[in-house]
Amino acid sequence: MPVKASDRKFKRILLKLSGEALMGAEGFGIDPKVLDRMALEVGQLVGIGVQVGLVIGGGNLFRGASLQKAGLDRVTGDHMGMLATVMNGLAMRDALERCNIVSRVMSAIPMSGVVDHYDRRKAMRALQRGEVVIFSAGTGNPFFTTDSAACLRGIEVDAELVLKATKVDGVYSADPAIDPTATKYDRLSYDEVLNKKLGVMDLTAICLCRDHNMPLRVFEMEKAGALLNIVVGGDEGTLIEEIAE
Ligand SMILES: Nc1ncnc2c1ncn2[C@@H]1O[C@H](COP(=O)(O)OP(=O)(O)O)[C@@H](O)[C@H]1O
Ligand SMILES: O=c1ccn([C@@H]2O[C@H](COP(=O)(O)OP(=O)(O)O)[C@@H](O)[C@H]2O)c(=O)[nH]1
Repeated sequence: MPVKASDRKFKRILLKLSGEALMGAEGFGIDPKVLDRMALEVGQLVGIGVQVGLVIGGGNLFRGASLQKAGLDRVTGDHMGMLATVMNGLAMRDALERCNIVSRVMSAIPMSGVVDHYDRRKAMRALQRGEVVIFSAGTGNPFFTTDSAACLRGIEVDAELVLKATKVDGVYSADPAIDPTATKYDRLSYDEVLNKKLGVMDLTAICLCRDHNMPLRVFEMEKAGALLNIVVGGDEGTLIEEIAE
């Protein structure tokens, strides 16, 4: 049965897409097939009236920490990483527009003539109109990640849920890419993630969500239909939220 607007459990979400996932089977760059599939999935949400904010990583192009290992200055590397997220944002806007989904890119770093400068009130009004808002350039500051940017923007624009779409299907007791015996959690408190140092998301992002009581769901980006299932209340991946003692 087709999903209807009345099935919707969330009105406004912030979706974080990892940059690495955008490169698909390639070792670098952007795979247009992945972009198109994500655009279609986002379009399904828009179709049932969900307001969608997007944060896209830059790991498919540049990461400050890796550039530092290669000999670059860390802050310069982080600036390059943030610019990479703007490029991914432009590519995603293009894919959304090809699906007739109205969208705009905002950047935490002013880039006149290319994208809008981030303005919370303008972003909120665009979301209310049903436009997909792509928040790029992370937080605008070095030493942060786009996971933190996603949580920050999610809290700022009053999203009801932050969704992290990633390569794994949830949060595990250890990195499942390294430890095949790791077991998956369905639900975790912020403090459990912090105390057990579960590495799926950086701890700054988790702290921010904990301090502002923002629920977070980690799910598998490649699983078709997972995103739509989540916004109608489905139980995909792992939910991180406040759990009463
Ligand atoms: N406890 C854990 N549970 C799940 N994934 C974990 C855990 N610890 C580390 N990871 C790793 O975190 C990665 C997900 O983070 P993500 O930000 O999407 O990737 P990246 O940092 O490469 O952009 C997964 O690929 C997984 O291997
Ligand atoms: O607020 C931010 C967000 C990102 N970055 C830089 O941009 C890179 C790409 O972002 P991220 O690693 O979070 O991308 P993802 O892992 O999601 O692809 C990071 O490595 C950092 O170098 C930054 O300096 N500040």
